[in-house]
Amino acid sequence: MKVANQTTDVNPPWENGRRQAQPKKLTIFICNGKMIPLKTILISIFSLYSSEKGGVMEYQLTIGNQTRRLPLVPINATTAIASFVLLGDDALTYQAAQLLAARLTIPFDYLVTVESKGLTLTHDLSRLTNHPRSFVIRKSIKSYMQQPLTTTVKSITTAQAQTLVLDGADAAALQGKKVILVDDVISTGESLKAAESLLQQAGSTVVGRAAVLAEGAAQKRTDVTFLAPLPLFNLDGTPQPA
Ligand SMILES: Nc1ncnc2[nH]cnc12
Repeated sequence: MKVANQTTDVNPPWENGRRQAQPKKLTIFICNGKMIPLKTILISIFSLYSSEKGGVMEYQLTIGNQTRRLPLVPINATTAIASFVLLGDDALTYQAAQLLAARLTIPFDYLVTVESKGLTLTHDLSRLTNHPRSFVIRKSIKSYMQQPLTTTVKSITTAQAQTLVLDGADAAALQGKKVILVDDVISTGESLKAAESLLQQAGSTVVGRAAVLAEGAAQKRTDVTFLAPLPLFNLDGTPQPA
């Protein structure tokens, strides 16, 4: 959202040659070229947080034998996401890994993930599919890395572009290998695309992509193995069409 905050006169101060009531001041935000009054944004955010029961609006998600209520969280002036945090939720992570393991029937050498929310899922999935190790694409260059490969990416939940880094030693180990990319949620697909470009530079072949959830338009992807679709939401809590 390009946020330009400005104050606009709703009524001209003079009409028909006589003084009108004091002009109303209206604070507006400009988002994708559209003017959105601050009042509209505040009402939308208020309605999002004050459901009939007075609680936060939620989306109920079931993965196998695990059910969770995900809070809806606005990410810009028009859209909210159902916040899905796998880290620390070991029961859901293990259940998702079991279900994904059963669906990854294609042979592969290693699983690769981008830190951080897919880390524990990748660990469980790697163990369940009898792989001795997995690889993690990092979000910053570490001092111990040798000749790291880097690229940049912007995701749905981050304001700034992020750096993705594959340690040179890991790149050497991945050369000529078949890999499956793993993440918690595939959304815009930008971080998947950036990870794939790093793996291509490393000389490995991406033979599959796996995630717990495919969000928004990603629900339509046929190249990703996922367990459930996840809608994006309007600020009033209604789901957006995929
Ligand atoms: N719904 C979501 N919850 C948490 N992280 C996300 N990243 C992209 N979509 C997400």
